[in-house]
Amino acid sequence: MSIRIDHISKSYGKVNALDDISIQVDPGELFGLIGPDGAGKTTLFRILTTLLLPDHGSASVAGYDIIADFKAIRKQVGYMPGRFSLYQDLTVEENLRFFATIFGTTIAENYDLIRDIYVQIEPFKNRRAGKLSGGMKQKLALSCALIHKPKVLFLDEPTTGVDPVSRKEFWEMLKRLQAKGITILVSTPYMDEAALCDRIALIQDGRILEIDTPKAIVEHYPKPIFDVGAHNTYLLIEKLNAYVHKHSVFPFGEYIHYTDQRDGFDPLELRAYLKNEGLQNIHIERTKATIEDTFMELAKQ
Ligand SMILES: Nc1ncnc2c1ncn2[C@@H]1O[C@H](COP(=O)(O)OP(=O)(O)OP(=O)(O)O)[C@@H](O)[C@H]1O
Repeated sequence: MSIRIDHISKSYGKVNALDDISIQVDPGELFGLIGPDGAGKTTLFRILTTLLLPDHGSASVAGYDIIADFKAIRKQVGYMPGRFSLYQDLTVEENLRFFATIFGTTIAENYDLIRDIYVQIEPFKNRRAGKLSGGMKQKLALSCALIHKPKVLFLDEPTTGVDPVSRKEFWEMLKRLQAKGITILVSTPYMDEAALCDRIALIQDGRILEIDTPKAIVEHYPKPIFDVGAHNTYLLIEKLNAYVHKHSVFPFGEYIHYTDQRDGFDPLELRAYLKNEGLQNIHIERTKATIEDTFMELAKQ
């Protein structure tokens, strides 16, 4: 087991940031922690990287206990925190050299591991980190987290605030690192990125809602789900919410995702109701549940 988290809890005063969390991540796995702001993701990363002590429970990373073996863990892991991981006043190259030095290595020694990523920012190696774009900062932070060749990589919301093209490239880089045998635990609030992980844990308010492969998670969605559209989305949401048989209503892209309480739901009935309520250009079509739908459903319970 590369990461073993056993009944970890952590509170800050009255706030239960983590409540009895257990997760096991296999060696070489790309595992996602999916949850909104405040779910407890950063707290869990800080515990696993030995920066914070849990109140209860135990955990190990790469076979080392987070408390007894904290020094060994620090050598084995790479951590890219959500914010403030770079020295804004140092240049790209100085940042990388700094991280290499504190781990007792050099850029040259492990250049192979970061080559793919670093070549994209090397043309700007004399630019201060504070003057880089979001996507470039992210590549530099990842290079810094990798420069000591860690066995396990912790990435806390690495794509937040990064443009869609850079996000896609970033996930391709993660797949390549995974192919090199690095275990990766990555958090994201973006549900579309969850589908790119081998397995995911959906978390909210410090609790795990579900752990499984992204495919299995959407297959567990309990109800038929429908895309509903009409000429006036605002009115449509209002009327769907007022419909006595509705189970859930939530905006999803250009449509509203609708589920009904009844087993024998007939979309024609809903169409008639909406028409009667003054909606035009009504579109109702069966669709597939996404991870976001599953998250919303589990979060309601
Ligand atoms: N040092 C602290 N003191 C008090 N409360 C805290 C502290 N750090 C985190 N919290 C609270 O603990 C809960 C979990 O926070 P955490 O940062 O772990 O979540 P997160 O999922 O990483 O969200 P975010 O993306 O917003 O950081 C939140 O309610 C947060 O307000």
